[in-house]
Amino acid sequence: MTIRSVDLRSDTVTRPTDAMREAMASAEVDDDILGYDPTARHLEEKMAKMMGKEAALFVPSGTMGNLICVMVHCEVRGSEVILGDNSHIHVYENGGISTIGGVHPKTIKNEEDGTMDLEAIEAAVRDPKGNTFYPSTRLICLENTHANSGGRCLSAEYTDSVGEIAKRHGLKLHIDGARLFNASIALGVPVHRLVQAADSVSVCLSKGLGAPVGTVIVGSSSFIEKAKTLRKTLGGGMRQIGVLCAAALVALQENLPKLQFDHKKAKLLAEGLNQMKGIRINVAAVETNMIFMDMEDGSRLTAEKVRKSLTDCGILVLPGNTSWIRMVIHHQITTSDVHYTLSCLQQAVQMIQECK
Ligand SMILES: Cc1ncc(COP(=O)(O)O)c(C=O)c1O
Ligand SMILES: C[C@@H](O)[C@H](N)C(=O)O
Repeated sequence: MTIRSVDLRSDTVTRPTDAMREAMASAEVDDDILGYDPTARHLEEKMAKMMGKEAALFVPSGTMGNLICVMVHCEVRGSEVILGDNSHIHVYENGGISTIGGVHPKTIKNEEDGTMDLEAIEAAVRDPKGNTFYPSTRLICLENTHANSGGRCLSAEYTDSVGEIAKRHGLKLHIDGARLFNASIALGVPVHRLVQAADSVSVCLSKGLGAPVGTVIVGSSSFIEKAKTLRKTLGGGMRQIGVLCAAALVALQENLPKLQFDHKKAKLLAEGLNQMKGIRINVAAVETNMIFMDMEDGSRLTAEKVRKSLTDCGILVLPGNTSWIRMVIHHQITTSDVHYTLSCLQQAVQMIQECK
């Protein structure tokens, strides 16, 4: 008997749709290192236009997109970047900006909503006169939506305020926009407005949009020229990438309109979890496609026990640590999958709590 499969580990787990596979098979391609792959060019021009920036570049991953952007902005030795202590760049990218980029991180506490306190950001900017001892601040990084805060959205106004701090101090602003489209749909604000203050943005095609591979970075033409060279240096230059970009173009067409339904399903799941004894959840904080559920102290529930029980039902989730679990909705999760997950969770919670 085949168990139903519901993969809530991340929005990076989607499989290419038939339309994506057909587009990949028939993609017009060329060598993107010796010249330009035409399909990649088409995607890059489309993304630059959507983001309101001069140019764009396809890169293999969000991690490489962030690394390239930080390294281009911080090309002078002794550079420092101000970023969140719970940001993806700082937590999940193997310290690449330092180990590969030679850039010093200056972390500021991420607030629950994914922002960083504006005064703390400004206070963290190094005094240019003090550089005998200190690194030189060159860049501020934001993340929208903010993954480790549960997919919370940064407003355009907040981003503009950070942009003003950057301008005041002659700094650049990069946005890790892995899930920028989720923020745009949730806020009802066009992506180009959300990133208006940014000098560079990294946008993942392989998350909620459901493309199998890829990220696009956007910025000024001169910035992207430097980024293209660095992509090659890092081994990210690829040949007939039109095969991948064709899928991304389909993803933009097919799945961008579906993000709103991912958010609705996430809310439905959160509201159902909120009814369960022993589980704590902040339903209001579920703004996009992510749900963080906490096991209440004294509830006998642990993330591992719940994860194991869900796995037995064919439901895959990622424990954050011993006491919370992350679940991420994507376009291949149906409303029926959400109801199935709630029913399995209810049984799991009851069984664990009744277990002597
Ligand atoms: C906020 C954020 N930024 C960047 C990345 C990195 O993307 P990739 O996994 O494609 O390297 C991720 C996760 O995948 C992410 O959640
Ligand atoms: C784990 C992290 O790298 C990935 N971006 C995710 O959110 O699933």
